[in-house]
Amino acid sequence: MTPYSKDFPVSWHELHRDARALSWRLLEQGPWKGIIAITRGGLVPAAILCREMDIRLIDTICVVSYDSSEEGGAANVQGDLRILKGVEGDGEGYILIDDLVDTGKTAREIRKMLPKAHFATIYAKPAGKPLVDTFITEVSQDTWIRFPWDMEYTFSTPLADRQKG
Ligand SMILES: O=P(O)(O)OC[C@H]1O[C@H](OP(=O)(O)OP(=O)(O)O)[C@H](O)[C@@H]1O
Ligand SMILES: O=c1[nH]c(=O)c2nc[nH]c2[nH]1
Ligand SMILES: [Mg+2]
Repeated sequence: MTPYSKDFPVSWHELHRDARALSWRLLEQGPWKGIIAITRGGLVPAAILCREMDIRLIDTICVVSYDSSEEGGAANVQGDLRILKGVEGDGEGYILIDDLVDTGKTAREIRKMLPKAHFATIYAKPAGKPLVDTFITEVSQDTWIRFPWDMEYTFSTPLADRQKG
């Protein structure tokens, strides 16, 4: 059973608008030394932020959600995350960007690694919201956000026909 009963599709246009709104909010709180994107979801927001905020120093923290049933994979595991590439230092003066916080699992582990970074996301759900310093849009915990890079144009069944099924 999935805990998600609602869909929240986001177009490229909406994502661009929301990422620009986040840039405005973050500009007011600068100056910043650079941006650290949490892969992979943080990469597109990071590209928009660095353009709007005239930031040239972009780094990545590369993570994969860790399945503890995976064989032989104990190296570089922090909580539920496998760290493929970290970042030196405590994050002071840096924006740490991800596309969203949901349960807060990813944010919690990365905040331990970079406790002084300013954690920003475009979208936040209630469980993850307390871990974020700046975000733009809140959606309910039972909503699944659909990002434009995960979607393609396809035929949409008319609502009346869906009811027949
Ligand atoms: O708050 P949480 O419950 O941890 O969920 C949020 C994380 O989940 C998604 O990443 P995902 O692990 O799906 O990987 P991806 O960014 O590589 O697509 C999203 O980009 C966040 O990083
Ligand atoms: O595309 C996504 N949408 C979501 O709502 C979500 N929550 C965790 N990970 C997610 N990925
Ligand atoms: Mg992610």
